Amino acid sequence: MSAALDPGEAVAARVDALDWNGISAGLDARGWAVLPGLIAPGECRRIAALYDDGGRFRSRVVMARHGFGQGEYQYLAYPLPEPVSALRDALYLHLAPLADRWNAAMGLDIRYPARHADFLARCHAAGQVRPTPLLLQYGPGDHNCLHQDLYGEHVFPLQVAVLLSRPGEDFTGGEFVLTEQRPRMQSRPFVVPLAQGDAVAFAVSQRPVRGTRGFYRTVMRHGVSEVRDGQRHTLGVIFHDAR
Ligand SMILES: O=C(O)CCC(=O)C(=O)O
Ligand SMILES: [Fe+2]
Repeated sequence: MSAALDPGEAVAARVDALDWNGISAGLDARGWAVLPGLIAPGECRRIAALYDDGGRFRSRVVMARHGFGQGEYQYLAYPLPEPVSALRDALYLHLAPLADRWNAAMGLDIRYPARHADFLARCHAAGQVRPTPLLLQYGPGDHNCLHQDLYGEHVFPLQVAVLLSRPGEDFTGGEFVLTEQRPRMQSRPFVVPLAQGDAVAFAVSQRPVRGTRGFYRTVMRHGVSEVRDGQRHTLGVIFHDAR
């Protein structure tokens, strides 16, 4: 067995110490923001090593079989590893007010409870009971096609991905990318600069953009460009559960 994972409190403290005003401003401006140094290097290695611990997961997806790209991922099973569970709860606490604000700006009625457990109860009551946090593993030639992580009627509009490997050392290529489709305009691409342990928070499927006459909605998708060499691991944190 690998070394013990960090306790949840340590992870939650790192989340709480982030500059949430700056992160919210970034999310409002472009639909994504980097959360720098969210996970320490040793913890990144320990979380990535969970990939080979089959007992932690509820299912494995080989992306090429579904036309999702090339590479694979596994959905964690409940109970989630402590740092992942703590990360999900702590991130949600800071993102829920933003999610409410975004929904109000987009003219959507749905609002989010302050605590993640209460939002999960809403998902579970609607039959969305399967956990969505996942670990992804990419080797040379692997990539993740542009997509949206929607798993049922209940959607939390933001999600987070943590880069567990070292760009330039563990792997090359493999950039986290986003596209934003604006009404009657061409799509805008983003490449998100991430170091090991950095996370990116981003819009799951749509976000409000301030126009000259109030807000309009744009459609966002995310993916990963081809990994040229080495191995790349990420942890995906999605706040709604799946049907
Ligand atoms: O591997 C990545 O960086 C992207 C992972 C992803 O698609 C997700 O976390 O939803
Ligand atoms: Fe995704």
